[in-house]
Amino acid sequence: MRYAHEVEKVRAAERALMARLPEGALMRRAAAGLASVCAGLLRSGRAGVTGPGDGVYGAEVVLLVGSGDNGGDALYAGERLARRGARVTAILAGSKTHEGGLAALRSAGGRAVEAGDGDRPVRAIEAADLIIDGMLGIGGRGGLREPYATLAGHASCAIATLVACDLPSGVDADTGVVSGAAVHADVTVTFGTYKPGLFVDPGAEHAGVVELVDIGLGPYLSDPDACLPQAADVDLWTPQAQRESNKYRRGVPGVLAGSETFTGAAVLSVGGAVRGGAGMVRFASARHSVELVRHHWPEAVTSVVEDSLSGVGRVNAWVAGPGMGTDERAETLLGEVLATDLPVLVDADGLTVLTRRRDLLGRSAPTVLTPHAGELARLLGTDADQVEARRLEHVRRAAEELNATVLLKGSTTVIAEADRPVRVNPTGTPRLATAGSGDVLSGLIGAFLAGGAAAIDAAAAGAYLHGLAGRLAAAGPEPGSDAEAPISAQDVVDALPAAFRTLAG
Ligand SMILES: NC(=O)C1=CN([C@@H]2O[C@H](COP(=O)(O)OP(=O)(O)OC[C@H]3O[C@@H](n4cnc5c(N)ncnc54)[C@H](OP(=O)(O)O)[C@@H]3O)[C@@H](O)[C@H]2O)[C@@H](O)CC1
Ligand SMILES: Nc1ncnc2c1ncn2[C@@H]1O[C@H](COP(=O)(O)OP(=O)(O)O)[C@@H](O)[C@H]1O
Ligand SMILES: [K+]
Repeated sequence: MRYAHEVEKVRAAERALMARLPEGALMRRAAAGLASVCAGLLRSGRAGVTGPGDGVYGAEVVLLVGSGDNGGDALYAGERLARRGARVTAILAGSKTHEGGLAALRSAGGRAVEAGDGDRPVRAIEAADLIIDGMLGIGGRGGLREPYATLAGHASCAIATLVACDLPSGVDADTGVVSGAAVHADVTVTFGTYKPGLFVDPGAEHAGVVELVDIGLGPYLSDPDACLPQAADVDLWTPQAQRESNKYRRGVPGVLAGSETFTGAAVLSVGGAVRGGAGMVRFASARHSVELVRHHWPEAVTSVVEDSLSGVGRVNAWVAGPGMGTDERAETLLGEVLATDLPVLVDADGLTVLTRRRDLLGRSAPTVLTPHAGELARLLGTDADQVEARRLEHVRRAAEELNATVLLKGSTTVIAEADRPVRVNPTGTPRLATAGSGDVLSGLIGAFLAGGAAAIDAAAAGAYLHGLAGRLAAAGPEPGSDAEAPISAQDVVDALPAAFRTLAG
């Protein structure tokens, strides 16, 4: 797991640690880590001069320097690279400049130009092998002001490798929100702990590859605000088939989905549950959906239901909602499911029903809601643009207000439960934005709930494997190829076994 802390907690930890260290020691640690990553990039030939030598000697390095300590870090890192023979130019963009850092750079042979000094800054950026963005770090607020915005644009278009110091300038550290121009980095070197904005789009997408430099903050940091699960975590959360397993012990999800009119969602949701490792899947729906599910998934045990689930048989968890309609019948059946003391996942039409029947969520068993931005907006009485713009804030609010584990789908899937750090899904691809792929996710999480996983673990594992399956389906079987193809929701179902197999590796 990777853990992230909001700015306030980083500042508190920094104060506690600084009280024990000589003046400037923390900045020098950060700068040393930053310089070391940059030297590695230059050495590997990913940036700058190739051929004999260490890649640093003779490399053109440009520093974009803001008025705060982020600029200080960049200047001290520039000093280190200059001492190893790099030609370092600092572009001073702030209303003031970190004096110690600038003096150190100059003493190592580096030079400085003002951001407003004609076309010199642009020429330096165009000639650079590597650029360090030291304009704004955790002190950044709102959209980038000038000249930062223009410099961010030039640097992001340059051929040089662009390394962000702590955070890409223009990305909000706590939320990942970008308002206007922002640095689009290849690599971000972040200090002490990850920041939530590096996990969540659009911030995550601006950060590129993120490297964490340990500066000793660890013991002083309080609880994390967000975390990014890794394969090993997902492997722990997914129920394993044991030697003594049988189909009932592995967990039986019940899927209440589809209707006379809508059948596809039911087939896909059952597909997610079957491929998610359920011992057996029970499926309850209207006759037409039942016929189709039997045809596609003969493994499922099906029941035609009208207005009661009494004949369905025992299940360990329910998935309710995809394609089930929003009429009175749907409301009655959803009410019956939520009245049980079993874990229940509600998706799609089920969420629409909940917008008028919030009272159904007054239960003590685990509930998982899997809305996209539009569905969450309706549940919270706001609009989808607001949710999209501030995903972390809204998913946290939903978890508090709706008494549920809430998984908000979209460009970065985020999962919240009251009093816990938000889990951010690191896998996924925009190619998953295809009709029915959300239905697959609902069945997959339902299989994990039925297998006994805690609600937040089931949701995080489901999002991870679903995202990975989407990527694998889009990439196809050619190893190492960057080529991708559009995918259907059924392709995601079919790629789930391959996604599970990566967990063991
Ligand atoms: N914490 C730690 O553990 C460690 C922290 N370290 C480093 O310190 C960094 C934080 O430094 P920091 O506090 O000086 O803030 P920083 O990001 O440089 O910017 C502040 C300046 O930006 C300005 N400004 C704000 N918004 C703006 C905008 N939109 N557009 C334009 N300008 C804007 C604002 O000006 P104002 O609005 O006040 O006029 C203010 O003057 C941190 O990210 C890390 O790199 C490491 O050295 C060691 C360990
Ligand atoms: N831009 C995107 N990047 C990555 N994943 C996305 C993006 N847009 C949507 N998704 C994913 O695609 C799936 C779509 O689900 P959903 O909105 O419920 O559609 P449907 O109801 O048609 O299945 C979700 O898993 C969501 O996270
Ligand atoms: K920065």
